[in-house]
Amino acid sequence: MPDATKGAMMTSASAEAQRRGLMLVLSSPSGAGKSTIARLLLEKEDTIELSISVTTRPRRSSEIDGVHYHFVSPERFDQMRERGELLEWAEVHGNFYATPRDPVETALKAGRDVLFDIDIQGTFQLYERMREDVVSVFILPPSIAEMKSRLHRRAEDTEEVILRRLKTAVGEMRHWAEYDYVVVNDDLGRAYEGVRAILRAERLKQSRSPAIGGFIDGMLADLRQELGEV
Ligand SMILES: Nc1nc2c(ncn2[C@@H]2O[C@H](COP(=O)(O)OP(=O)(O)O)[C@@H](O)[C@H]2O)c(=O)[nH]1
Ligand SMILES: Nc1ncnc2c1ncn2[C@@H]1O[C@H](COP(=O)(O)OP(=O)(O)O)[C@@H](O)[C@H]1O
Repeated sequence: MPDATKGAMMTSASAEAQRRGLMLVLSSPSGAGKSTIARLLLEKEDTIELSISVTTRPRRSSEIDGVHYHFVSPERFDQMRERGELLEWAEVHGNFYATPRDPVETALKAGRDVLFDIDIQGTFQLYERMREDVVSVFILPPSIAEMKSRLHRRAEDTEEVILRRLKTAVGEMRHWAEYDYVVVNDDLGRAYEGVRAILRAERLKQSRSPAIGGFIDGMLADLRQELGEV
């Protein structure tokens, strides 16, 4: 390998090591497929980890405590909020949800990306506190009829709960333009590839890779040497 190439590759590796992680926020009206896309990303991308929220909602039979959520009592939730342990919190469909602060800050500092499956209220709180770190994606269903049928097919909720989720969707969808990106989840594979492309492009953004300047300076020095200018 020529020395110049080797130098550039080493600088590139150290640029990656110094980069701060980003916060990838996925939001959607219930039933659009956000959790499915999030699951695929976590399976296939090894440099992203899930922010595991705390919630006062009862655990569904398919969920594991500490994996899908940390299920806590309302008293414990209040205590965490009062102690400043939560990065954001919101009441959604009658239950409380929040993002614990410590794991997120640790991951970002170590250069790991963090995936958030949070609602619109939480997204806006993260905008206020950490806008530079956040990349937000709003997932939409191809139609309301399909969204409704997905909620029925998922068979996790009663008719009453489904109706409440559809009502919440009206308020949420009005804010679509405040997200950085919108992805329509018609074909699952295509929607997943769309979100993955956003993640990759955002990782390469100059503003998120502070060491990129050093990397390019190194290449310019090698190039000058190659051309006999030094
Ligand atoms: N603000 C906020 N919203 C959350 C958090 N965790 C989950 N949510 C949102 O709460 C809503 C209900 O979540 P859930 O009860 O798991 O039902 P889902 O509709 O099947 O995802 C979804 O819109 C989630 O994105 C959190 O930590 N903060
Ligand atoms: N592109 C898609 N085509 C068909 N069904 C889908 C698609 N994406 C998700 N689903 C299904 O729709 C249901 C709702 O998806 P889910 O990811 O739980 O939604 P959300 O997290 O947005 O509430 C699930 O049963 C899921 O398997």
